[in-house]
Amino acid sequence: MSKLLISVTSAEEALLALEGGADIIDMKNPHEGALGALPHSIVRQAVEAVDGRRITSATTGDLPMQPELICQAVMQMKMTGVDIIKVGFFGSERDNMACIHALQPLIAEHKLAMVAVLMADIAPQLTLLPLLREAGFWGAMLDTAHKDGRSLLAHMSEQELREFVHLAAGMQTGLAGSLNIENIENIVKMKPSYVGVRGAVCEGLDRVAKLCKSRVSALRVLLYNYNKSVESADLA
Ligand SMILES: O=C[C@H](O)COP(=O)(O)O
Repeated sequence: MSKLLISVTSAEEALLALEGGADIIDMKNPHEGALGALPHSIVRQAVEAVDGRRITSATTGDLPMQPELICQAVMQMKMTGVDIIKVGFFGSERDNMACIHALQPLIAEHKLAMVAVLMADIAPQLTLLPLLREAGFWGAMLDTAHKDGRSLLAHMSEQELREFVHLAAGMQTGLAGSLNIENIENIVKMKPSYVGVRGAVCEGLDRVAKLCKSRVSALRVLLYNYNKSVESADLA
């Protein structure tokens, strides 16, 4: 059963996402790039508004892959009380690995639930997946860095997405990247732990516009039906 992650920009949107049926409420600033971070005060307000009724997550921003910087951003985000902290891996394999190694002891010591975000449109390094699992990451997800209208499926084939889900086994897997109601059925067939969406649930399908509760509810229903179809196909 794939769950629904909805990215929100405020406490107000967090409540709309919750009422619309999101399973994971993800705090992100779409004006600041694919993984734009929201101010800590806003993340804290949203976490308080959700009040434990759903899992919350937040991104640390499109940061350079410098271990000290990444660790500092993670620890600062932890202070907001958010459940899951997402870090984008935008660097070279060497820099990304250095950040994973730096985060490993923090994850263990502070019991952090962390998600690594790999970018489907800038050569995602699937070789990082075993390292992320060993380092204790809660999850790994794919998203797109360039929000140019092309979806995740324009950058990776269904076979590559299945491989990602397979290689990330043991962690929660997420698939995102300009997904819409037309391509979400194919995404659910990959059986990720969750599907992540922003643009498709905003007014005018514009990811920087306001979140629309009725679009979240409609997507929730679609996802439920697609999950049922996948389950039935598995049983057949
Ligand atoms: O984490 C999920 C993202 O916020 C997806 O955003 P998007 O659907 O606008 O690409």
